[in-house]
Amino acid sequence: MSGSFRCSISLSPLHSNEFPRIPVTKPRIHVPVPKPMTVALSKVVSPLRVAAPGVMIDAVGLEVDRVTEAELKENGFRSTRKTKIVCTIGPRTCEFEEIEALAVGGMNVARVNMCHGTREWHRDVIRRVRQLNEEKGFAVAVMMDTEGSEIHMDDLNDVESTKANDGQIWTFTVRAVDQPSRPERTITVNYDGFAEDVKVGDELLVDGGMVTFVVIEKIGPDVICRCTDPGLLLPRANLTFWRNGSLVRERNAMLPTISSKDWLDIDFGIEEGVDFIAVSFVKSAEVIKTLKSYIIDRSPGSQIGIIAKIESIDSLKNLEEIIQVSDGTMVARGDLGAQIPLEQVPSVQHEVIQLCRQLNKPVIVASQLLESMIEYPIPTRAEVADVSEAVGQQADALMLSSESAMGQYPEKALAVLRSVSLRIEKCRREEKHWDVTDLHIVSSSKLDEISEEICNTTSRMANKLKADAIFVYTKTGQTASLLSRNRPDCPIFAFAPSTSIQRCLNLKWGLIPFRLDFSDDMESNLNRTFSLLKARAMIKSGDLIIVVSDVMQSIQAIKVP
Ligand SMILES: Nc1ncnc2c1ncn2[C@@H]1O[C@H](COP(=O)(O)OP(=O)(O)O)[C@@H](O)[C@H]1O
Ligand SMILES: C=C(OP(=O)(O)O)C(=O)O
Ligand SMILES: [K+]
Ligand SMILES: [Mg+2]
Repeated sequence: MSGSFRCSISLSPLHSNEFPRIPVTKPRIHVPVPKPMTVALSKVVSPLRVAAPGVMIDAVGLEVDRVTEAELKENGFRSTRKTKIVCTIGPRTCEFEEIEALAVGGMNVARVNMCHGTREWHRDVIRRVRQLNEEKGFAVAVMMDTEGSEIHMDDLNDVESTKANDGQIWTFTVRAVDQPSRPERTITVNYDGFAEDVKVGDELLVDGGMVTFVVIEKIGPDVICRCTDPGLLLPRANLTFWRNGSLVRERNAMLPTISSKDWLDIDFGIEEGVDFIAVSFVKSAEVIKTLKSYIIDRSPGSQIGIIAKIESIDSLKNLEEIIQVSDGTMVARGDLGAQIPLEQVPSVQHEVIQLCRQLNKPVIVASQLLESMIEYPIPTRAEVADVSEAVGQQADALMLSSESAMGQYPEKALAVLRSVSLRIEKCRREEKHWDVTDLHIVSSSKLDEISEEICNTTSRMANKLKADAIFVYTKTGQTASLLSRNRPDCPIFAFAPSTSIQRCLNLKWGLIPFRLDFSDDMESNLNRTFSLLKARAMIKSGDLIIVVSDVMQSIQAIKVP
């Protein structure tokens, strides 16, 4: 990059009835040509011009999630929830009305877990979410979560659970046992090398220790175990084995992160047009890079975001690299807690959240947030404290697993996440935690660096001026993301040209994504947006809005006329 940047700050007069000055040239930020930058500040803007004859200004030109719209009107800008919510869809929530109830309750992303169910089942769910979006005006994104090469039990003939008692002898086998003629207390294991990898004396942990066995004998493909910690065995429960207090990582640790079944599921996800693919048991950045080039190859121009799940002990030494190449990260505390000592899980969560914020990637905190609500209508106090902690750490999103997939109270669990988020976000705003000074520059080019600084400044300005909202016109979502990274006090209205970018932005903290066709003419974009939003009572005269765009590098402060 050569040449220097000229930065002119033009301060419009207080009562100017001119629209803030907008540079006539409208270069896009990625064009590597030095250009003057205008920061136009104006407190008062003239009444909007009437649209040219024949130009339709109605609500159809602007699409926003119906629930967010209602929330904005009800609670006002500042009380709009910033923390996003991912809900796992399972047998308890797979019907259209059930998914709709979750969407109404504030679900931003619907997750399907390819560990369970058939592809047909998942296809129906994904299509129902799409239908809901189209027919009822939601913008719920879909996340497909891969099974990964974890070792797990079979589906227990589809019974909900089975009890293993203290001292009981169970057989774990790699034989394909015919379901009806299966001997009692026999479990099939999905990993062929299982019987060879385990040794007599190893501890076998089901779901990270919900039930524990000790291996007492090996007979060919059968591993005979005695139950030492009794409990409930759930279908397809995860298995880890431990020797002398350490996780055994023999050939089982060499299994590919993306199995052959996962590749078929990924093809399925691409065909169904999911918004995110979450990759289980990521160990290094390589697998994410491979998957990304595979997707670009199969579906050029695809917007699918790749979420790296941090749940393997091996991922911890490569965290920064993994986060850097992914489009987002999930702290998958369930399996993570089965691979590292439980008391280390909170510090990994904290570290991942911090790193993601630095590297400008969204982060989801997942698993057991409200585990007791699978059975009970209210959470434990400890669960509320855990959710509060994740919200206080300003994670982008919280996730429900069993609570929404198969629990008794999916909507109540969602309501708890919503109310705790609102409460903690309010506390943080009141405590004035806000500071961007510790955020590193993430951009690799000078022009991107300028966008980044503009976003940092915008957020600081919005907080200082107590702006009602930040507006961002974003073609790729990048500028919106850089604003979200600053975690400003006011909501960020992100206008994106496609519904797929709109849905992807739905995972990011504080962003209220709209779909809007906008041009390179910022004046007309603003005129149109104000009219459309006012017509829907989503903004009102006198609201202070700070406007940025990736169409051109400028910041404007505008009072809605
Ligand atoms: N598609 C599905 N079909 C049947 N059961 C499911 C499905 N998705 C989720 N579940 C149930 O919900 C539970 C929680 O989901 P999740 O946390 O995603 O999986 P896991 O427990 O395997 O980590 C699962 O253990 C399973 O019992
Ligand atoms: C979210 C997780 O992954 P899954 O539910 O697919 O096991 C987890 O392990 O916490
Ligand atoms: K999974
Ligand atoms: Mg997991």
